[in-house]
Amino acid sequence: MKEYWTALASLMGAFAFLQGVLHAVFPAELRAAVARLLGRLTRAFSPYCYFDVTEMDGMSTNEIYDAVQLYLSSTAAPASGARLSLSRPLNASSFTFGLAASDRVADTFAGAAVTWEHVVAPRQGQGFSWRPLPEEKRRFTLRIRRGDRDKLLPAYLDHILAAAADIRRRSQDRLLYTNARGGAMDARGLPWDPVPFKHPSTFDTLAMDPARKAAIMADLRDFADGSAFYERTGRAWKRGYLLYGPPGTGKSSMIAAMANYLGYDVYDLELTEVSSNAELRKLLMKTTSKSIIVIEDIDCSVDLTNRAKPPPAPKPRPGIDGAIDQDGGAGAGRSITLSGLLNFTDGLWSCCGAERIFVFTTNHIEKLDPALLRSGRMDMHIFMSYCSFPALRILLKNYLGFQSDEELDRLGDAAAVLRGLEEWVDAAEITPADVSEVLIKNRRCGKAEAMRELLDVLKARAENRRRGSGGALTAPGKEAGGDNEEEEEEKRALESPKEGKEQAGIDSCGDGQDEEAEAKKQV
Ligand SMILES: Nc1ncnc2c1ncn2[C@@H]1O[C@H](COP(=O)(O)OP(=O)(O)OP(=O)(O)O)[C@@H](O)[C@H]1O
Ligand SMILES: [Mg+2]
Repeated sequence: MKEYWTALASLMGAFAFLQGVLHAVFPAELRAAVARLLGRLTRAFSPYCYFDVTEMDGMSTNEIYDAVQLYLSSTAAPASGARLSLSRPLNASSFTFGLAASDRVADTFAGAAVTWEHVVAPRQGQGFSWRPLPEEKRRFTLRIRRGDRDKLLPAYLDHILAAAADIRRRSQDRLLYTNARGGAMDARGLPWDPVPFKHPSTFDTLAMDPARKAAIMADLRDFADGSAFYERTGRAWKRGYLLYGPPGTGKSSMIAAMANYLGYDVYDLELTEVSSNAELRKLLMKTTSKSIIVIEDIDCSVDLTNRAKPPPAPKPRPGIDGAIDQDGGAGAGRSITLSGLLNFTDGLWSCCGAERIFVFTTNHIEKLDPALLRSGRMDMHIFMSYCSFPALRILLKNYLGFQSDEELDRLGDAAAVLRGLEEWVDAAEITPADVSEVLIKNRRCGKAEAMRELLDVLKARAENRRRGSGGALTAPGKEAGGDNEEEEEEKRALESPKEGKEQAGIDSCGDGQDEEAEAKKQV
């Protein structure tokens, strides 16, 4: 035993001596070159090949890194002894397991075994950057057998991206993104600030005519399931909706219902915070698939009435990548123009990514440039009208707790009140928001009493309207036309830019659109 220890000690001594000689004789650069050469030789004869997926791709976040992290946390089996980090992202409702530094997990795909390693190293010095970079450099290294390479790539990566998107949708609450003030970016190079999106509005709670609601839901479902159709017809997989109507008629509630129905995230684009068309493009490029991009009150956001003439250029300020925007020359590159916005929804740039819905809202459709309304641009025009009787029934159910239409129709004493509501609701021209307010205030007094209060409000409003327009006090429905022409004119402007189709409140724009709808039915 003693001889064994003596031999080991002299071996270690010899090794230390040799190392000292090597360090003294060979300079550091030479040693590094030898190490690199050895590494290359080892890799050349190794039966494996390696792929790095870094967290940052240049200055921006690498989407594949996030996808791999999510995918591995839920599907791959940790190797024995691997340490998993447990976290709950800010906006998620479930926990996520992540690989700790230098740990590995194994996975199989198409019968081939692969290994992922998570490598974390401190960042060597920030250098010059417009924004702070993460303190650590993180990457996943994928190891696969050389022979499996063609079989696995790129199918395995496609599989990971699809699986990650699916996990994200199922496990995470919806996100509502807003563009950061002045186009500032966060540490990961994203110009959008996310917050949890927990809007309770759904198509069940949305008060509008059931037939129109069903048509919108069918259109959305058609769109979400239309991957094959859009690919076959060579169309970009996107759809535009224009929601218009008076304030408080449910335009924002409709957007929330759409997001909840499809499980999409919402990007609420504040146009007044965007300084140029180029910045608008960059914002678009940083949105994800399966999302709704919303511009509320589009008529108020920027001057979009004249496509040819750009509005006066604001003072140049840093764009979202920090540089002063030089795109497009005077005016065109320095401020948002209508054509910039149209390119955003329609042009080549709108096709980066897929499965995206654009929603514009306005209270004054008549103020919009016809270029925004022309066929094919916004695929569907949806008029959000004053409360109709079918919509009112939905609000009664929502706020007073009627379980079904049958219960509402079996009211006994209050049946007359319901009939009264039906009689007066159109004449009152009341918004669903105002009906909701009355019902919220009176819901504790009991269903019948709350409905009676609502009926009083409807009658008072209808009579006020008639008095205001100088009309005689007649029963609703028998109202003589002509006296309140101004109001009628205003209503017509809101109701319909075109006659006919849009009277139904939904306008599937343009002939091409009809053909498309036809074609889609055949898919
Ligand atoms: N159609 C509707 N169905 C159900 N609730 C509605 C509807 N319209 C309005 N409300 C209620 O009124 C409130 C305001 O509605 P919402 O913000 O959706 O209106 P809006 O049309 O977007 O108004 P604005 O034009 O002022 O933005 C909502 O919180 C909702 O409770
Ligand atoms: Mg709104």
